[in-house]
Amino acid sequence: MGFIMDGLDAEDYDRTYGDRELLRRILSYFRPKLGAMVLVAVMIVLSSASQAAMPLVASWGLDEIQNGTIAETGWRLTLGLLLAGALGWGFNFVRQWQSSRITGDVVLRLREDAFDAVLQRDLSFYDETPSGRIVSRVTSDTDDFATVSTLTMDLISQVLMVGLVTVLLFMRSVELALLTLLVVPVVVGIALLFRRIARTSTRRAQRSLSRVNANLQETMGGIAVAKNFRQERQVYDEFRPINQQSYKVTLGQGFVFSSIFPVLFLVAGLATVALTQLGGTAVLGGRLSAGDWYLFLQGVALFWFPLTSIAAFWSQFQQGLSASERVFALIDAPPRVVQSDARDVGRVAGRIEFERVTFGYDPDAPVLRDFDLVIEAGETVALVGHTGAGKSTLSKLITRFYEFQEGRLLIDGHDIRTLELGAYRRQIGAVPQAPFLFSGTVADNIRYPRAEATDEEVLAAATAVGGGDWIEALPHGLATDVGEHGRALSMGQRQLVALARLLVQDPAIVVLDEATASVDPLTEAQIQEGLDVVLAGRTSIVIAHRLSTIEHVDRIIVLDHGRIVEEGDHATLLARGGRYCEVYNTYFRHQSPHYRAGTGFVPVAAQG
Ligand SMILES: Nc1ncnc2c1ncn2[C@@H]1O[C@H](COP(=O)(O)OP(=O)(O)OP(=O)(O)O)[C@@H](O)[C@H]1O
Repeated sequence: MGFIMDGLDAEDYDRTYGDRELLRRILSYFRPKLGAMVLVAVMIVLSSASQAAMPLVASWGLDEIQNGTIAETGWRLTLGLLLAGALGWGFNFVRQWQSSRITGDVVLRLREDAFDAVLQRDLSFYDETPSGRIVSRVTSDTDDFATVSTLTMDLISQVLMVGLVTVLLFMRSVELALLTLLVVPVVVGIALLFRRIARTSTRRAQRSLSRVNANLQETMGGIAVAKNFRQERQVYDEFRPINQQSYKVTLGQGFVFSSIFPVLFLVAGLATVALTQLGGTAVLGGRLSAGDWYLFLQGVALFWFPLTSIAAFWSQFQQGLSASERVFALIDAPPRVVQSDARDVGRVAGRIEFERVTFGYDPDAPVLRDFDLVIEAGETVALVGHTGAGKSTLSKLITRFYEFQEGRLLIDGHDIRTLELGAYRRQIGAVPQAPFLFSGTVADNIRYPRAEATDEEVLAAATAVGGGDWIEALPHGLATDVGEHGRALSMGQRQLVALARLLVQDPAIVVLDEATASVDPLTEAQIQEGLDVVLAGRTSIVIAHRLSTIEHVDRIIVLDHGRIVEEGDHATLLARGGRYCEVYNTYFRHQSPHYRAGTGFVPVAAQG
């Protein structure tokens, strides 16, 4: 999971939280689990005590053997061991089970909050943030956060364990206890050294794996192009060294990880040798009982396991904290589109007025400057212009996906910033160039904007578009499965579904980005008929790519570098011989049924 984070550059909305603020946020997720957490704490104390009791009972047994009284107390010894073992197991089970539940519940809530935040973000957020990074925040970062809580509970129990054992050892023999404590700095030193090496090798492994992933993702994304140009061999040759590098780095990581425990065993072994020697001599000299001696030998083992994990714990703890910081930054990212009021103006008529609007994706580089435009209610307007002229930008402002910097945008005379956004957006039907269909049937997709639409309504909408002939061409009619992203349908069919979907929505304003992909003449005619039905009686802004559209709209607006350079209807503008004619010659001329290559140019008058 961590590999997604390594090399992850900070996003615009990332922020650094103060320790107290971060802790407050984290605790706010744990607060509802207070009861369960108290239970876990009690279980931790009890299970640590019963674990520490095991060697204690055993050492007492040894003393009994030494004293020759084992025959009388043997059954108590067995019972004591059994009881300590059973209780330890029981306490541990409750602890693990409860902590898994707490962690699971916290991650569930955190993920829900993160996903909710993702859905609330403006469209600009998605333009600026690669989707993979958003996904990693909602999935792997919340997981890392969970790891912190699990580790914290482990840490507490281990610290308790070490504390209990230390007290026991000192009660038996101060001299040997001090000797046992000598192991501590050695084990901690090795663990810290290991942590550093492990972190470097893990990071390398994660990065190499992310290279493999990136390469695979790109290959899959462009597989059609690669196959078209028969580049499979080259793609494979590019993949091999990347994969081999990952193999080598992962092997190195495996080596580092498998060497730590033998080294720690060696230290523990040496400590045991020293204790055996010194303790054995003490037992023989009568200064120490055999039971105490045994307890010390056990003490070493009980000591160094928790110590190693405590030392290794910190890097994961830090990782988890920064993961939680990233998740909170996602949740707290301030919205760009801000409404000053939430007026519900009912169904709008659809008059749109841009009043000296200035807007830039980057405020320092405006795309529109002091832009004025009025679109009357019910009017159909076509936006034309060269690529990058600002056509899509206008539609993004009308749909209120982006916040403009200056001026006013009025809908039926109301400032767009004062409208109740949900109610307003429901009245806008936006159709992108390549309509997106969700997995499911054609009917499901038509019903998408209004789940309660009846089968009859869905059928009526589908039939109204292009006379409904296209439904018969589908293998199972409206019940046809559209496949992932609508891949089982042709481009033309997807557009027809999108138009029928619009009819079910019944918006007051339609913002349509016409598809540039050419379809067969029959589908083209069906789409044109469908458009006539869908746009009738609504304010429509069409980013036009088809000749039949610009011939029929009420008004054509020619945009150039964010400015209106000409407007009027098709015939008037053609006759004028201005900027529209340039655009016409470039994009529309060849769509005429009478077109022959190199013909059909409209004369353009010299520009002043
Ligand atoms: N998300 C974005 N972030 C930054 N700049 C953008 C973004 N979208 C568009 N632009 C820039 O804004 C300007 C206008 O783009 P816009 O998409 O409105 O043009 P367009 O007329 O719709 O072009 P096309 O016909 O190619 O879609 C261009 O210079 C473009 O590079």
